[in-house]
Amino acid sequence: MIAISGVTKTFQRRGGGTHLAIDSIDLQVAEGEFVSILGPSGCGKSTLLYIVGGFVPPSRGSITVSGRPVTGPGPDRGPVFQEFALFPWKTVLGNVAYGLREAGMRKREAERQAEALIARVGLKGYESFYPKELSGGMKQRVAIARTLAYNPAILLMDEPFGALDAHTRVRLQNELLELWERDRKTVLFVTHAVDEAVFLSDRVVVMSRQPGRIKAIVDIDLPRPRHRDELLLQSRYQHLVIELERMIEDPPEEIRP
Ligand SMILES: Nc1ncnc2c1ncn2[C@@H]1O[C@H](COP(=O)(O)OP(=O)(O)OP(=O)(O)O)[C@@H](O)[C@H]1O
Repeated sequence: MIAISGVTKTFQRRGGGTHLAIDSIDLQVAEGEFVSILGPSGCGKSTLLYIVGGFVPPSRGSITVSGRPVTGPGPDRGPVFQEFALFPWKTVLGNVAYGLREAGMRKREAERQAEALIARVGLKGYESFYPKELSGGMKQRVAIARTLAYNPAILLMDEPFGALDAHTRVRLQNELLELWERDRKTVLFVTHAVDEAVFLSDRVVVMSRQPGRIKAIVDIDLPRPRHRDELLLQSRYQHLVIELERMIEDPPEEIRP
């Protein structure tokens, strides 16, 4: 469904010079697949996601989604990025219904659909709250509901749970898996947390740092549906976590002996 071929991104440095952020990325993601991109800070994970989203053009290479070249953002790719904050002046209901109204849906129908989505992300009863009245985890759920409202075939998620406390993070991971198991949307999920990548994904793409290149692609051959408590005890899960941790902990290439 997503085909990334030879994608390279070079940024202009302020004050002159260039910075090679990602180099020659080739990756194919099948319909309904959950793929995580894992790597150290600054390796270009977000850049790759923004390029797939059509928000940033690649310097070289190409992306196609369902065979069509990506030339800009589109309703087939739903971003859940931290930078896309909620509208502070709109309620939870208003935030989730916004895209549906923009797409021309009548107010009552947009609100009915938004209410159903709010319930799906576990926020029933919070429809009339404003973002400032919500916790970080609740805001993130609203952001997910807002994106789901477009019904995109692909979800692009950039460390959606990165800023949350450990407990909320685990809860939202479970909720995301439940949603995914029901809808089987294609998900490209950026994270630097190994356990999160293993728990959620079908495959984990490990990136090296500076410039970001694909170092390895690891199949997460753990059965689904996955239950965290059971998974943590499985030796296969532990093995995968250790294997991936070793891969991302490698020293940067330039200081390798
Ligand atoms: N608009 C830009 N202009 C110049 N350099 C940029 C720009 N965006 C990103 N970079 C650089 O590209 C590299 C990759 O950045 P990116 O945000 O994609 O990394 P990341 O792996 O997502 O990092 P993190 O995990 O810390 O969010 C970094 O060195 C960053 O400084």
